[in-house]
Order: sequence, then C-alpha cells, then structure tokens
Amino acid sequence: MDVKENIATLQNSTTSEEVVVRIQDLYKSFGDNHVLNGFNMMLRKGENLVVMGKSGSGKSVMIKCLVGLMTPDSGLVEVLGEDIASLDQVDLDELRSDIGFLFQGSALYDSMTVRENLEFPMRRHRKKFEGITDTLPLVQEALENVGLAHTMDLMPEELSGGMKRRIALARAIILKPKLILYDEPTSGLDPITAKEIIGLMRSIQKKYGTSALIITHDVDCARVISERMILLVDGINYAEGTYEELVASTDPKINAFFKK
Ligand SMILES: Nc1ncnc2c1ncn2[C@@H]1O[C@H](COP(=O)(O)OP(=O)(O)OP(=O)(O)O)[C@@H](O)[C@H]1O
Repeated sequence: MDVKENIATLQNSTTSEEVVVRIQDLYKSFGDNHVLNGFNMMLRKGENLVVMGKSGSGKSVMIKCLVGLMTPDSGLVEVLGEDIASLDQVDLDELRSDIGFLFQGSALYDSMTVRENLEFPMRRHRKKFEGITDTLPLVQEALENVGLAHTMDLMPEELSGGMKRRIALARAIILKPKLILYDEPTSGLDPITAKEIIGLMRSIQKKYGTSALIITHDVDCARVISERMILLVDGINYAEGTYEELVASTDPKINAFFKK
C-alpha cells in the first residue's frame, strides 16, 4: 500500500475522537526554500508516532506549525480537535496546557531549582491548576515517575546530562498532558542512559495513556518506542509504516535512514 492509500485507509477507519493530531496537505516555504510540500500525518489516541527526517528536512517547522508558533502557507493542522488556524492567543495557550514538550538538550532553567523548573509550566497555565494551592504533591509525583524525587532542591548544574533529561521529562508530564512532543529525546546521551529515557517514555505513556509525537534521528529509539514511523523526505511523508516494514524496503531514500 502506498503512503496516500495508507493515510486514506487510516483516516477512514479513525473516528474524530480517536484523532489527537491531524495534518493535511501542509505547505511551508521560506522564499525559494520549499520545506513542506503537502505533508500529511495522523496521530491517534494512545499512539507513539515517530517522524524521522534528515537535518533540515522540516521536522521543527512541522512541529512549530503544530503548536501554532509558525503559520503554514496552507493546509490543515488540527490538534486535540482544534483547528490551530482558528484559535486566538488565549485559546492557543489553553490548548498548549494539554501538550507536554521535551526539547532537545533538556532546556532546564539554570537559575531555578528542580522544583521551580517543574512549577514553571504550572504557573504559566494557572487556569488548569485553579484551586490547587500546594504544588508539592504534583512535583513529587512527576519526579517519582522519573525516579528523581530526591533532587527537588538541587540546581540543574548539580545534575548529570541523563538526570537533566529525566527532569525535563518530569516537567513535560506535570501538566498531565494529552499529547507529548519529544524533540530528539535521546540525543547526546550514552546508549545506556538513552535506553533509560526510552523506558521512562514508555512507562509514562502506559500510566497516563498519553499520545506522543517523537522526532528523532535515533533509529534504535524509533524502533523501540513507536508503533508507526513516518519518513519526512522532500517535504512530504515519503514513507510510513512499522520499523520492520520500512527497513525491508528497497527504496534507496528509505534505505538511507537505516544504514549503520
Ligand atoms: N524561520 C525561518 N526562516 C527561514 N528559514 C527557516 C526558518 N525556519 C526553518 N527554516 C528552514 O527550513 C528548513 C527546515 O528546517 P527545520 O529546522 O525544520 O529542520 P529539521 O528537520 O528540524 O532539522 P534538524 O534535524 O537539524 O533539527 C531549513 O532549510 C531551515 O533553514
């Protein structure tokens, strides 16, 4: 089945309540640089979907369009049932309170303790926490999920790279998001620590039933974490399938992703 048929089948067999993200015919250019040329994607409830693409292929542009940080030239972007193009800033902020982010390189605030780092998104999205005066139990729960409850009063500089990534993961889940966006969750980590992070991503998904969109270059991460992968090539979803399906392909553009 080719990509277009695959997506059509998926869209026809998926009810709107099951759809967490729907991207249809997304186009984005910067001058002559045509980055997205009709990209399509669908993420369903409880699913882990990986998008792989070489550097500069448009993965970040796609994510920015998805969270309303960038306006596409054309195309539909629907997140948690909302058409992003129709939302004002207040609605966008509210929608973002249901989305957790794990940025490349953790992105903790160096001048804040671990606890303050975790409280930051709670302060930003006060409305979601209306009535909650004591943040401690939530911070503790999030840290326990990543096995780092004892680090609450430490500063980021006192943590290893792997610990920072785990704290960033705790921060991503503190809002109890419906969707988590992972940008290169294992980059810069040694294989053992990367495996730990992948294990935590899986256990969080199991515990909270969150859906995840994962952008990665790490084929091992993609293979372990995702049920389905999309290869972003030439601005489109060039290929889509399970790891096993894609790795068995004879198409050179697909093969390029899996060469060691
Ligand atoms: N604001 C912008 N203005 C102009 N060009 C941009 C802008 N943002 C992205 N681009 C261009 O869009 C293309 C895709 O960039 P993007 O950051 O999405 O790549 P990527 O797939 O995320 O790469 P990487 O894996 O290296 O992070 C690049 O050619 C980049 O220069």
